[in-house]
Amino acid sequence: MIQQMYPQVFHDYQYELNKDMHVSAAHFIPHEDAGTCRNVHGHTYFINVTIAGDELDDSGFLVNFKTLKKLVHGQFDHTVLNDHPAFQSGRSDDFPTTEAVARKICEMIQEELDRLPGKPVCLQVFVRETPTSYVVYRPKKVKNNG
Ligand SMILES: Nc1nc2c(c(=O)[nH]1)N=C([C@H](O)[C@H](O)COP(=O)(O)OP(=O)(O)OP(=O)(O)O)CN2
Ligand SMILES: [Zn+2]
Repeated sequence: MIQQMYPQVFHDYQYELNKDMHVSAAHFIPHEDAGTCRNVHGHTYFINVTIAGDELDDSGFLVNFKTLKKLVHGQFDHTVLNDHPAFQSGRSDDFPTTEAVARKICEMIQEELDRLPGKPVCLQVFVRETPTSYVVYRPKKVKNNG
């Protein structure tokens, strides 16, 4: 069981769901400034995603916990992150850093949530790469000019 305190996101939604996952994966950062992280090495990433919304689906779910696990664990566990198309643009903000891993997870999840009738939103993705290093990613709010 993963037990960890996560930073809180303030919002007005009625429901907030959190899913913890862990992913074992290898990566390297292809830049000279990354030092030893330029070499392929592995981590067990501890990931927490925060989803919120006001409407539940016909099952009474905001989004099925299993859908979230399949999306994240299913794609990245026991892989080399650099091999994943999401990290192959060659741009530095797409190198598989903790920052980019958190952002990509948020974007992938939001793409899935956009297909749901209740339109839940991914508010926060927490990624712990090592016992002493983690990143929290929160997408900017989409401005509604309508
Ligand atoms: N801002 C970032 N800095 C670093 C990243 C990153 O993704 N974003 N990644 C790395 C390495 O990949 C490394 O795996 C993690 O580095 P670090 O926290 O320094 O790991 P240590 O276990 O050596 O940490 P100690 O606290 O010194 O034991 C590097 N930087
Ligand atoms: Zn690393």
